[in-house]
Amino acid sequence: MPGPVIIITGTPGTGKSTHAQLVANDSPIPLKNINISEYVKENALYENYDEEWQTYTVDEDRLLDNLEPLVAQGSLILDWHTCDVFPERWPDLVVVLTCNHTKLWDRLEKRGYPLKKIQENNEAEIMQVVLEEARSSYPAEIVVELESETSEQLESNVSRIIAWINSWLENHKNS
Ligand SMILES: Nc1ncnc2c1ncn2[C@@H]1O[C@H](COP(=O)(O)OP(=O)(O)O)[C@@H](O)[C@H]1O
Repeated sequence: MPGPVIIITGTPGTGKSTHAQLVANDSPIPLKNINISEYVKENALYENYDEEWQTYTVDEDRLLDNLEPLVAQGSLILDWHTCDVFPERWPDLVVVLTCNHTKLWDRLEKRGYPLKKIQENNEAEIMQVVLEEARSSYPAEIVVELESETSEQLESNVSRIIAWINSWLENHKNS
């Protein structure tokens, strides 16, 4: 039986990749962990590279076509800073990570982002852009907001997601 499809989303720097890796490591079943930014680069699923913003313009149609067979197989984590491009039928759980914007600023500065990119992400986090996106794209019962500011929160978030996976498997064991 295929396992669930989990989207982990949030503004860049909120901790998606860190969470996704730990969830994949601790999961009771093997989960394929796809960092969409890396996947886009590796498979050249972009239209161009924007020098000014230091970001790829993703070819969303090709991205979705590429992901569709993987999603059909299930047992998947999709890690990306946006989520509303993914069809409503895809995820079983959408985790939105959030972080205090001052802390986020420090994380993005350490990452060497250009100032305007830090500012843009900082404002997006304050305005809860990704959270709103998730809430308007998926049923409320599958969207969960988790704060990701401390290592204790990281640990408890991962435990919660693992508990959710166990419960999902229990509920789907005959399907
Ligand atoms: N809950 C947390 N507590 C402490 N540090 C964190 C937490 N979540 C992420 N970090 C740190 O913040 C940085 C960005 O995390 P990362 O997982 O790369 O974010 P994203 O994938 O969302 O861009 C990393 O240095 C990571 O170790």
